[in-house]
Amino acid sequence: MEPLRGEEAASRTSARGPVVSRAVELSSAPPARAVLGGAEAPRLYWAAPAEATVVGGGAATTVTATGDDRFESVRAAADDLFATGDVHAGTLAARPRLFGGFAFHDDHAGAPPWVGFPAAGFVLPETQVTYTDDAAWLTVNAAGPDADAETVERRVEEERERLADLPDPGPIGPPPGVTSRERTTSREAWRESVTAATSRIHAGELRKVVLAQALRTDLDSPVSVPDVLARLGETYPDCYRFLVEPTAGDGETDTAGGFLGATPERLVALRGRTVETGALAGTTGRGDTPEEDEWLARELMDDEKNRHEHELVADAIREQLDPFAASVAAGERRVRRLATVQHLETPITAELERDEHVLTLVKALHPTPAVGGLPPDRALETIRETERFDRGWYAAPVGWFDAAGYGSFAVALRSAVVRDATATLFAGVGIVGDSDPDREWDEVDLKYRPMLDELE
Ligand SMILES: C=C(O[C@@H]1C=C(C(=O)O)C=C[C@H]1O)C(=O)O
Repeated sequence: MEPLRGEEAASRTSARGPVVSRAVELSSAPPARAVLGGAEAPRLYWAAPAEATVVGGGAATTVTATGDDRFESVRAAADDLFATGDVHAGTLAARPRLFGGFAFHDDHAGAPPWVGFPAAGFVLPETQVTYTDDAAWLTVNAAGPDADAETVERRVEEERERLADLPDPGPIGPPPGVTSRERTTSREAWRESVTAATSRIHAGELRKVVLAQALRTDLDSPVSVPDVLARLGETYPDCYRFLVEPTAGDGETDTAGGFLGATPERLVALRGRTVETGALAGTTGRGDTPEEDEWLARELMDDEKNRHEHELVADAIREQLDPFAASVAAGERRVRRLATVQHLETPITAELERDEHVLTLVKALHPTPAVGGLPPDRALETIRETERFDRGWYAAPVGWFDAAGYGSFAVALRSAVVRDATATLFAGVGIVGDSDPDREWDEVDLKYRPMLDELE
């Protein structure tokens, strides 16, 4: 992907079709960690609850866009790309898909560590290995006027052989170790920001705002991304685990670094006219014993502040879906227990009135008040005035979509940008009227844990 800067006029690169794509079922499933380890840049990884896992390598083509219309621009470019095609997938899961994401803010500047990350960037992988419940598939994609079926079919055979001969990656290595760390926000500055936000809330200017921090770390050695993702899969099997690696420049294989994480939060999934989303907001820790865990979970369910924080999110999501939906249904509020935290969660489903592209829903929902706030414009203004670092793609939509406009997007939380022997982690908390700065500080620390545990 080209490095696009915020100051450039809104633009898009129109990836050129046609797409030529062939898929074959593999006789045995190569370990995802080995496939990722041997993949060409830009690499990608996507593993989500009740979805096929995908490992990608190389870029058959990329789609990038800037500005507040970046969602529509990506969709238009993808529609052009997929308009003509010669696609033989064999199964739904092995169809060619565009993987990538968006910057949180409309005016994404791409400040470090986000240099090379466009405001919107998607990759059609050259090779895509898809793991369904009972099979593994290899898809090879090519795009552009020179793409031809014969070459793609030859590449399928070459890749099939390469995958069959992949070396055993051996045991997962230990985390690299952290040599230094630097928070973007001091405790003093945090207290001031949270107090300023709660004052605005009491004054009636704001109802909720999500404030975040970044943590820059130097490591003993570069991160092994395949190892990190493998371990995150063991610790957070119910979370969305992702890796995206925008390339630093056209035709270059060097990437701008990798953005990866294990987020519990689904933004939206669309298949046919069925939409799945949910509210995830309100947080407490884990106990040392099952009894303590239960006690914390009950306290979270009953706590006035957390319930209020959560209900604002659930109500807003229902309202944001309403214009598109023939029906919207919210499930029972429940506690979602993860290895490091517990959250309040309300599953929400909808049936659409007419066919929609998943990116239309992504635009309508992003940012939910779980990562932005209410009212949305004032919350975003408060975030911009308060935060002293670039959110980049943190807390923004990351995921995939296909030619039919079906897709799945998560909210990129519990995440970090890694490059060489550095990692920058991000975490935020919802601030409402009775938020206490020190408790919120501790919650930020809890939300660093999934990534920090992989580094130190
Ligand atoms: C903003 C983050 O998490 C979000 C905020 C939550 C909260 O304030 O309780 C809970 C889950 C997420 O919606 C993060 O992990 O960085």
